[in-house]
Amino acid sequence: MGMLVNGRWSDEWYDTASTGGEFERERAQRRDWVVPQGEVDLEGGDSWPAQSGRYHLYVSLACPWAHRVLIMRRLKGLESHIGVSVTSPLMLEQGWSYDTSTGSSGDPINRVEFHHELYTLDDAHYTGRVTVPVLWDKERGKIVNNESAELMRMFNRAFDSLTGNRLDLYPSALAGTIDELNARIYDTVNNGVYKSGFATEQEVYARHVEALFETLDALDARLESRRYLAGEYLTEADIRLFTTLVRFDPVYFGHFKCNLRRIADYPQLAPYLRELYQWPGIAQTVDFDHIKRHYYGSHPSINPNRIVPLGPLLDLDRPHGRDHLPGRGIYIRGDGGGAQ
Ligand SMILES: N[C@@H](CCC(=O)N[C@@H](CS)C(=O)NCC(=O)O)C(=O)O
Repeated sequence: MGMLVNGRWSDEWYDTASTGGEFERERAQRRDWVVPQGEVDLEGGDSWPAQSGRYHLYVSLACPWAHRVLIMRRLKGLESHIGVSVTSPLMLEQGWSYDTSTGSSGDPINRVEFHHELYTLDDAHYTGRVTVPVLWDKERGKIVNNESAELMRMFNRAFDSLTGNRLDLYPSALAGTIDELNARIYDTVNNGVYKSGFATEQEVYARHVEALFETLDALDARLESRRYLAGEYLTEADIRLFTTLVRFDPVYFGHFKCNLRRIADYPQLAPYLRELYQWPGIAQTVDFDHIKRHYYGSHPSINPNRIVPLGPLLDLDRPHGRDHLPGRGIYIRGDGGGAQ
């Protein structure tokens, strides 16, 4: 685990000593957009046309941020238009790697051994963290964007005229609600588990765990009368919560000490998690082997012996029993009806 400094790899962990024991996530640095063909801004040079086969996604199957983009790629029918390279689950001294002997798919596009090489291909003097996911432009040999929240939005719309897929996980009528949900869930849940698990001061850890469970309790209450977070439609807010919930009991509860309650103990969150897991296409994006080997194997400061626990036993295929709540599937752009 490390970062690039002026294009050179430096093996260093997050410096929590300088931040009072806090883990602080760096802002993603590559923020160009892929847009529908006719909407390219020729002046700005920071938007690129949606084209089949032009872009390639670099992910870890363990990473919740990359996972949410993979789910969008699946739901939006983009698998034959955007290829994927999967890292090894182990993030060691050189960071993410494409070591096929430990579970990576390898990288057929740039043939890099380490993920940081993509960043120096993009900019030989790159300084910053080297993260997944990355969307790569094969035509220009450049990173388009390495912020999963934005990649989700691009995939939701930019390629629709190529795929004919009109599913809309960010319908404009629900945008305000979704943005509000995302803001709280990002801070206290998605990033909250990391802020808890990587804290190096007791008080910092306790503060983040309390905020995390306050939000989980509130979401559980919200889901008692609502099928999905924003109501009757499944939206990106659900996908963003899902990738943390599905890792919670097997990883965050123990490894990150987020252990006031398990997701399995929540009357609403537990069946809600099962419903999302059983959503057509979603279970196929979940890889518990990569998830567990990554976390337990890549953070020697919290699990020095790298032992991967065998449990807990999960039963995400059990019926979810949420059909009594009104649900309309995913919104279809243009005619306002449910899809699945
Ligand atoms: N803002 C980024 C964060 C991505 C991120 O932090 N990914 C983690 C893996 S779960 C990573 O690659 N970390 C490496 C590091 O921080 O050095 C996004 O959401 O796309």
